[in-house]
Amino acid sequence: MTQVPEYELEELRAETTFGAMGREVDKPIPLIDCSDFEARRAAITEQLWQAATEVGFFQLTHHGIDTAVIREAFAQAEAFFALAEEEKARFPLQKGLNAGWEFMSQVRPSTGTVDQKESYQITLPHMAGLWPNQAQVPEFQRQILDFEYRAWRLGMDVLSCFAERLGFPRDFFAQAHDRAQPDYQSTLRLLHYLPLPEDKDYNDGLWRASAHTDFDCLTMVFQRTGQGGLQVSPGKAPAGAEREWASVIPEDGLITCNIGDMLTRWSDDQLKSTLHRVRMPKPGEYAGSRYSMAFFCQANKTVSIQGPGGKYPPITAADFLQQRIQANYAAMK
Ligand SMILES: O=C(O)CCC(=O)C(=O)O
Ligand SMILES: [Fe+2]
Repeated sequence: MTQVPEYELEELRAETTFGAMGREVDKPIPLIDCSDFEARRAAITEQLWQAATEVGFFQLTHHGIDTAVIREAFAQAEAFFALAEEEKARFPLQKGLNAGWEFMSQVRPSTGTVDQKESYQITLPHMAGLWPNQAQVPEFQRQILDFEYRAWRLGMDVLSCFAERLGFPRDFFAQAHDRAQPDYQSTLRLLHYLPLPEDKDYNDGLWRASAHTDFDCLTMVFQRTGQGGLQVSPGKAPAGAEREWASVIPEDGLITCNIGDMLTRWSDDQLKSTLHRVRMPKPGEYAGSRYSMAFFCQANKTVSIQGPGGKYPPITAADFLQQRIQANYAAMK
């Protein structure tokens, strides 16, 4: 694979200016009801399109993934992160493959500080030797694989609406994210933001996840009621102006979705990849562990990305992501 210099893409250069605290505002993000998906496809497509072209973030309700299933996956994630450090260290993150466990290793260009978190990533073709066994975390592999499939299925339904609106066949993105191929690179990431002693102000340059855009097509974030911190900042701020940040209300049954850079490019910039972050708790707020799960729909490596209007030259998904990953992981443990 060709090596590209860090920060080559324009949006990466811009990202280095977004790390400041900014101003917190109250602004709800669009809520989209997905019940009777096939029967209501046209109406849902319109709502998705509007949310994705204007805000870049939206929450799904009645999306078909049972709250009980989501809670079971969270329980598995908690059990995994509760393993001793030496045990988790047997499943080290495979750099560039988004598979395995990392602890406090992700440095984002926006702040240059390490995200206060650990994560475990599942990318199907690269999991050999990276699953905890039945004795370590009973039923982990079975349940997490099942969850990965359900998240993929729903992600492909959402993307099918964008495909049709862009003038592609309905299954265009499902083909581009084919789970059966060896170059599949969609990723389920289990996240654990570390607990903090209460009543201390941590907002002095540290972040649970500092400001970034995602580099995939579509991200679906599962959050737990009461475990907040995710904030979004839609739109472009004039150079030097303070950015506005709106908090996303976490709820077990809602799935928070956002467009990533890959779909922005694939849509000739019509769909917006929006800046977001996870801030530290403020004094008096819940400061215990925060768990979340994110499913990143990333087109298979060999797929060529080009928008319907041909605004940009084609680039393979592998080359596109390579540039992003190099800029986001400074040093691996
Ligand atoms: O944990 C969250 O709520 C968001 C995580 C996130 O933005 C990411 O991993 O890209
Ligand atoms: Fe993100």
